[in-house]
Amino acid sequence: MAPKMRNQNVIILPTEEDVAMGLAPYVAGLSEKNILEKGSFTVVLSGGTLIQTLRKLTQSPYKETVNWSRWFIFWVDERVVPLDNPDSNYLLAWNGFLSKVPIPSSNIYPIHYCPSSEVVAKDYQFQLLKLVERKVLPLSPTGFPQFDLMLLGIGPDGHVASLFPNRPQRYDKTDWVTYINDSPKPPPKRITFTFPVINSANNIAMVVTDKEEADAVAITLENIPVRPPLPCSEVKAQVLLTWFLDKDAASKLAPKCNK
Ligand SMILES: O=C1O[C@H](COP(=O)(O)O)[C@@H](O)[C@H](O)[C@H]1O
Repeated sequence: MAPKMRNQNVIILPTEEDVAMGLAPYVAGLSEKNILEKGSFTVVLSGGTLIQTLRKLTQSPYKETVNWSRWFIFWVDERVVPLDNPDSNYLLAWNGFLSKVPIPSSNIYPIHYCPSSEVVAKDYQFQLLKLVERKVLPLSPTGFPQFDLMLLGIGPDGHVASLFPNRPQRYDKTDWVTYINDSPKPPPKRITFTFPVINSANNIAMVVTDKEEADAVAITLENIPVRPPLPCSEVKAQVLLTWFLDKDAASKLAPKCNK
């Protein structure tokens, strides 16, 4: 079993339903804490299976008790397609989560679609910059926007957001938001937060509930060296990175870890 990393917690639950049940109080707790401390809660969503696993938050008691009016929503990555396209991470989140809770629409920040991924990435970075100027988003000591919570998933190849193992975007240390036109996973055109932004977040939940990701989970949590390292193994949080795994996702971990 890998040595326990500072700032990292691994929670293994029997089923995806249990992960959904565990994720809701975790998110609700951070919401309450951040709103009490500073009056807002900035949340970054990804696409994929995560959205379905957030379903408990849209039900009682969370639907009524969370102060949704203080939430601000962003996307860690987005496919460069119109927002009503079935591939859109915004549409996925809208249908599965956002349409079911009363977050003010003015607090939801999807991409502004146009066919050029470069333009979309620059525009999204500009949207973030405006929010930094309005003090909705603080800057980290290294000059990157700092979110309260990122809710991330991973792919079987270890990608996180749209940062893929054999693509240069994962090494971008300068931009806040970058773009890719040849994503190995369709659709090919996407924008994505860079690692300096992801790793500036205070809290990150890595939510993994599929057998297909078990190898990537084991490589990351057991510190198994691979070249190049999997992007998901480079995620770090300023306060706490919490892995929420079901038994399938944890199935390749060494027995001590895979309880
Ligand atoms: O393409 C993407 O994939 C990842 C992982 O998705 P999952 O279906 O394996 O959970 C997702 O986190 C990312 O936002 C999305 O654009």
